[in-house]
Amino acid sequence: MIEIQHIYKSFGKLQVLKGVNVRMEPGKIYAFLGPNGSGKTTLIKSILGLVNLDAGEILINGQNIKHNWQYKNGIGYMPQIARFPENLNMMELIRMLKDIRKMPSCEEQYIRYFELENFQNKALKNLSGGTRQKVNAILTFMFNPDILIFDEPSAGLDPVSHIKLKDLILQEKEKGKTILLTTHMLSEVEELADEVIYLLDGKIYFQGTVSELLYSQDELRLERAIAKITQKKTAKERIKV
Ligand SMILES: Nc1ncnc2c1ncn2[C@@H]1O[C@H](COP(=O)(O)OP(=O)(O)OP(=O)(O)O)[C@@H](O)[C@H]1O
Repeated sequence: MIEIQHIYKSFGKLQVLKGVNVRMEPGKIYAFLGPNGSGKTTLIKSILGLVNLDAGEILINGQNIKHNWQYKNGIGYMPQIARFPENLNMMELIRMLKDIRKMPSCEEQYIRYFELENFQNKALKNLSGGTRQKVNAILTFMFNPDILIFDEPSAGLDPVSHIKLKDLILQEKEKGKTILLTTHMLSEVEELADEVIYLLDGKIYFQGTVSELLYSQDELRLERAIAKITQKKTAKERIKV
């Protein structure tokens, strides 16, 4: 269970999160949507303890994450862009993480699943973008975390690998994991999300199922519903000017 309680974050004069309040339960997939720069990654990084909040609290399984680094062992994070120690190969990187975490891991099943057996000894800097993304996925799943967070997970993946990743995410949900993702791919949202959380102007504009979102905007297609919300905001800004 993740509870985000009234969090605020500014970068200089830019107020990015302005009192975000949300609760996420195990066994569900939450898709964070919102225009570019609406604060999705900042919110995710706050949960990961990578952002110093100005106000508010985040609790994981009832525990405040502040001054508590151990909770991070229960989170698997797949960032938008994988940054690796470039001179290592995949197995050296995996060994390094296992040495640091000292936790049971099941990387072999994911190496087979993403068909990366032949890439094990190749330097990470020489892998293609999509292959690096698959390595990223292995690192996310291999310690069997209770919480999984994906920031634009489909970036660079070919269609077969993308389907494989979505299937894995759904399997993890069935195991009772709490899953968060940000994406601009609305097909991914329709396929995966139990709940949509739409961020706008630093606040949660909408939280509910895809059907509820469609109903709230009186639209049949998610793309059109999202466009309607964004256009309403732009129209309001024009009126202010
Ligand atoms: N470390 C930082 N320093 C200064 N500004 C930052 C920092 N991190 C994020 N921002 C700014 O905060 C705002 C929100 O950024 P964020 O990456 O959270 O948006 P996002 O919703 O994930 O966007 P996108 O859909 O483009 O990925 C942006 O204007 C961004 O430039």
